Amino acid sequence: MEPVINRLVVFGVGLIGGSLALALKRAGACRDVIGVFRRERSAQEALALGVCDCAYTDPRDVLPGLGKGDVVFVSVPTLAVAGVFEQLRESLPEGVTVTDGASVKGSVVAAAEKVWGAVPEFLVPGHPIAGSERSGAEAAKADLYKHHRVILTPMDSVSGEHLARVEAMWAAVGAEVLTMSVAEHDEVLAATSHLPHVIAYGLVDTLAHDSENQNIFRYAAGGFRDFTRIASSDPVMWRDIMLANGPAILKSIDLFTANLGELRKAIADSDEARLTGVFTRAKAARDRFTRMLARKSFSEPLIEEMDDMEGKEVTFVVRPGGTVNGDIRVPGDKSMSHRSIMLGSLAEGVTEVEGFLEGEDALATLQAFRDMGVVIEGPDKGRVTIHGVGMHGLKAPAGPLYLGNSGTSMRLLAGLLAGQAFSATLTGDESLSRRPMNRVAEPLRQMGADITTAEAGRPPLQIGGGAKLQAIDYKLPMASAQVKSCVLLAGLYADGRTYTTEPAPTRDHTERMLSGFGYAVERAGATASVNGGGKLFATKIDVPADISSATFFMVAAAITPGSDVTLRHVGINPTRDGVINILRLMGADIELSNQHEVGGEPVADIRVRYASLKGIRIPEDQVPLAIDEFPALFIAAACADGETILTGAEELRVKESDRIQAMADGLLLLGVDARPTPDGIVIQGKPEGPAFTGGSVDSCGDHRIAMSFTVAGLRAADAITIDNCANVATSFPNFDQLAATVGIGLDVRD
Ligand SMILES: O=C(O)C1=C[C@@H](OP(=O)(O)O)[C@@H](O)[C@H](O)C1
Ligand SMILES: C=C(OP(=O)(O)O)C(=O)O
Repeated sequence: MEPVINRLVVFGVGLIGGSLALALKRAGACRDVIGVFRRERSAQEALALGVCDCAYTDPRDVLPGLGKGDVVFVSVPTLAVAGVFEQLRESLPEGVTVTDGASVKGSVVAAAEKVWGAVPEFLVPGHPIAGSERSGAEAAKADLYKHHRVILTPMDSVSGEHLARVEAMWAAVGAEVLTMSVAEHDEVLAATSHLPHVIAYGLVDTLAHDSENQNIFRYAAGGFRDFTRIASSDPVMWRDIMLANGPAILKSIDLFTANLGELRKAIADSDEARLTGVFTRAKAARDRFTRMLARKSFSEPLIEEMDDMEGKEVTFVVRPGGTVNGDIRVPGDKSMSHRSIMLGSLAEGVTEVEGFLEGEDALATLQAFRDMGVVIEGPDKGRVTIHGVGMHGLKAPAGPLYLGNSGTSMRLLAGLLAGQAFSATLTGDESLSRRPMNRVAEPLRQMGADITTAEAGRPPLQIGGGAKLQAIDYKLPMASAQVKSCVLLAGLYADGRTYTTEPAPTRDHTERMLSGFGYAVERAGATASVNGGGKLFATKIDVPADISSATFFMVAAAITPGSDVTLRHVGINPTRDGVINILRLMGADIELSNQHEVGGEPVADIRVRYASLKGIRIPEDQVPLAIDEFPALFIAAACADGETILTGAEELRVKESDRIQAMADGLLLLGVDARPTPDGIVIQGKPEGPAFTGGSVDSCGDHRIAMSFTVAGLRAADAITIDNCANVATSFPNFDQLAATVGIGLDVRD
């Protein structure tokens, strides 16, 4: 690498300064490293360790010789920074850049103002978020900053040239540079770093001084060791941090003390529910954090950036050919998983769920209810225990409810929240933020709800609390189970009887599950109705495997000669079985066995063997019954003899992506004659040999598009690469493993 700075002068060659020196030298990013020490012995040690090229104990021997392009890095304990600044004021020539590594920025800025009268244009306060409980030059490591964050808190007075130099220096050692205000930095660090140190030091000190606990260290096991590691950090450094960031740390301590007091009370009162609540919420938060750390190895991500960190790139690469054989169970039904959390939370008593889908969409619903104070244990291998709070027991969430990619969560929650005493805001990811919400906002407003959307009816949704809802008789303008469910759920809180009438049958899990929770739902033809003001009673729910996820393997076997696959315990509710009907019309060999009911929902094992398919005109009455299955059905159509025509499916254009366009684009790229129409598509199939060329397609971040093109690989001439596949985890977290199990040659690259 070309040097990005000239000389580096380090005041305080310990872990932080020494590691920067080693890293810059290793990267060839600076010319020389000069160490400035207080004691001759430390200088000799650092030279012997090779951390610096030359060492001085009197800064006046170094500073006057510096010039433009040189950087002074001050990494002495926080409260010693002012002393170093005094020395700099004496003899620092113009053009030299100064930065620091202190954990508190307010005190650094105050020191600069005291010494220079104002923060000088060459000073760029900074803080590398890296370290360890070890200290001193001997602990320095050249890779300490790789993939770590460095926060810079430049003031308005800073010169662009000095700021750019410091940014380039940190980038050269592999760090990610962020900027924020001094106050924000000090508050965030008080909570995420300074408070944990207070607690660790305090705990060890308490135990060490307690004579009854003399033996504690002898018997202390992993938990104690993990928790107190940071109490071995440099005491002087941490004393200074406490003194320098007092007010922000006190705020964090007070918050924690109040929480600890509540925990104490819960233990004193043997308050099982409260303890379970705190521990399950904390475990969920920590597990989420651990997953994020595993994906991107930053050591201390800032809370507000966690969501960005989830936006990782995943690419599927599918080897061409293969056959599909096996006997598998796909994960739980997404629609039912959402509803089990919603109704279980509002029920009286404890609801036990089995087969819950541990995909991100259903987890978003689960988290939203945790955020509204519901104690939910799990999920653990599909088991979830929900401690219902009753129809009026939800609490106002502390902030917006983030629903990720999940349209079902947002639309159903809008209905439920419209009748609550508190206000709430519903937000989602980029895809969800583009999806239409007027379809729920309008009927809810007719009921008297106070709902605001962003422009053109897009999320976020703001739902005002305390509205008095009136029952309505709502004729749905489109076949949508989400809209129907939203209105019915609001109807639970409305005065009178709420009716919904749908233009075509859509999934009826809400109606079935409400009945399962003891809430009377009347159904007459296309109309369903509920009376407001009733109660839900906890129950047991067995969520069957999701037919929408099973679809990918049904299509895979149907299009690939030599295939024979069995899918166990799949929900075959007649409002969801369009995919079976459509594939059978195309000539697929599908056998259902072991048909029975679980918790009011029909299930069966589904066996699919290869049989040659023919193109069909898809009956419009099947469209809502197979709405999520069309991307996969288009793959089947591309392998069928003749033309397949879909009409009446304009709803596909407002899913996680415009599924007509996204599929048509991908099919065309893979050599298929596919013509999108406003409400459907026309596909010419190739029944023999490869039906697809190889190539690279974009899933547009839509899970169902990603999985559909994966299946296409079975009949492709060459490898298919599919970009933007991270969202497969929203509905089918172990898709890649099951695909491999049955014989699909899928490689996942992230
Ligand atoms: O109610 C539900 O659980 C769902 C309804 C459907 O959406 P629409 O109601 O928008 O058709 C479907 O696409 C979605 O995956 C789940
Ligand atoms: C449309 C879907 O889900 P949602 O509307 O809940 O985002 C889907 O899973 O295909």
